[in-house]
Amino acid sequence: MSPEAAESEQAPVRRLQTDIREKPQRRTTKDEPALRPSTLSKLVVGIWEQIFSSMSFDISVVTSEWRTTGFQAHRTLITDMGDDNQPLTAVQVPPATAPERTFTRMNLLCRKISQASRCSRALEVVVQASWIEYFDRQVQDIAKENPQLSATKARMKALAQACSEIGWSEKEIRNKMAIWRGYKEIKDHGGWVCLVFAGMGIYRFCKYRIGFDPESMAILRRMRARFEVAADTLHPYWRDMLAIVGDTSTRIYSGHPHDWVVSDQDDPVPLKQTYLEYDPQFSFTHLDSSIVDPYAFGANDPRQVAVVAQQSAFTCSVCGEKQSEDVTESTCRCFPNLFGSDHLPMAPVQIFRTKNGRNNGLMACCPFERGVAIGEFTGLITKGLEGIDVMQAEAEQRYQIYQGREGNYTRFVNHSCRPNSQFQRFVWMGSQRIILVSRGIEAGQEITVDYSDAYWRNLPKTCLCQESCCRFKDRERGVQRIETATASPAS
Ligand SMILES: C[S@@+](CC[C@H](N)C(=O)[O-])C[C@H]1O[C@@H](n2cnc3c(N)ncnc32)[C@H](O)[C@@H]1O
Repeated sequence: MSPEAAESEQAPVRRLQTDIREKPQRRTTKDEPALRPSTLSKLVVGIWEQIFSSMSFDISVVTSEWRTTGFQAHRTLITDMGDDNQPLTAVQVPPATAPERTFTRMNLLCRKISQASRCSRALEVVVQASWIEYFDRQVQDIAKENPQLSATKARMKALAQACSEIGWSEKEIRNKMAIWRGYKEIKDHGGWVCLVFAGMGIYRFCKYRIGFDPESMAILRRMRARFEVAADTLHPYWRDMLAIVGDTSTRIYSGHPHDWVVSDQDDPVPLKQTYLEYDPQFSFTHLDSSIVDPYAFGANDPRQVAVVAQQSAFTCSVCGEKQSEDVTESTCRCFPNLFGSDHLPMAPVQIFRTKNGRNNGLMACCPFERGVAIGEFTGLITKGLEGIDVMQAEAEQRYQIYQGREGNYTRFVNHSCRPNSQFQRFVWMGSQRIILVSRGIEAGQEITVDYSDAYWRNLPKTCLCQESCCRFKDRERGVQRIETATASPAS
């Protein structure tokens, strides 16, 4: 019997509860940031932001952009603006249509052009880092062929060749080389992934070289696999860009970004592998939204609440503004990254291996300002479960959200007696949702909530949050005894 099942036979239900306090109001955090507040931190956050953005890092976008550079006349514009599967092609401007349609076309054009220019920028940096390698090799070859030349002279000779072939002055090339050498160093430690997703931040980091030291390079070396997990799973074709410098590396990590558990010391491991020891049948399906258990509620969704609704529009009970699935209609800005125009394909978080026996946890890759939603607590909407972890909730009727077999990354949030986030109830268009809301989280910090006294009362374990204010580190004897007997892992 798995420890989880053994636990369920003995233990009463452990309920996660939403926080009754108000949504945390925004203010700056005083917590110690996990990454130093230097330019390296900015570079790293910039890389995460691009990896988790909705930008497409697909070489076909760039090649189509090159096709558009041959504009003939000012009346030439770009077609296929409304179709992501079509390459950009330069043709005559089509006749003007209705203003809304024109604005939509311009929005789509803007998106395509930004994607194309980010891909071009990524290619540029990749080529420039690679150029340094070729330059160094050329200097060596010249020195070998001309043993009478000093190292400086061999360098000067290679530089002169570059000036004449590229068509830039020596000063220009020297200035650029200093920055390009920085790109190469970053690539040598953090991998190509850093260059492809760094955006403009990498130029500033290499130009001003603040915090550009062995310690920073060691941080990048440790983060490389984490970047690659996210990049490979969210942008499966990003490595195609490397073909431009003859690199043929292929995708290493497939599946869902949260099918991988990352760590600073070890290679990423499949999520399933981290639970097999406790539950050989472990499986987890990643959900974008909750599923209502038909055996528990039939066709009814127990999250429905009586709200003021006019046709398809709802009034937010928090801000009093209009809620609508149409982002141009909706004026509720309570959680725009979940229910609005700021919606991202994936929250910038990763599942990581904790170092002190709590199995896995959830890590913030980017900062989450106080009051911002990290994600919705999704899972199976059901009732009547006993002895296992469930979120207890109540709208017009009581229900539970069970994340044992399906759900999202909120399932991996550990408890802390000094948490940096909390669960909050929120009604979106007449349906109650449980939202994980930040109290101010820095990039690189573990995301934690307070599971509540009621949860810990029934958990036969000692709290490992390591906070000085920890309420459950010295559990009474009975609890400690159960812990030894079941040796239960994370549920
Ligand atoms: C919802 S899960 C959180 C993710 C879990 N760590 C995992 O790897 O699946 C809750 C379980 O994590 C473990 N856990 C969470 N916070 C903890 C803490 N502060 N101290 C000890 N164990 C903790 C307990 O086993 C708990 O039952």
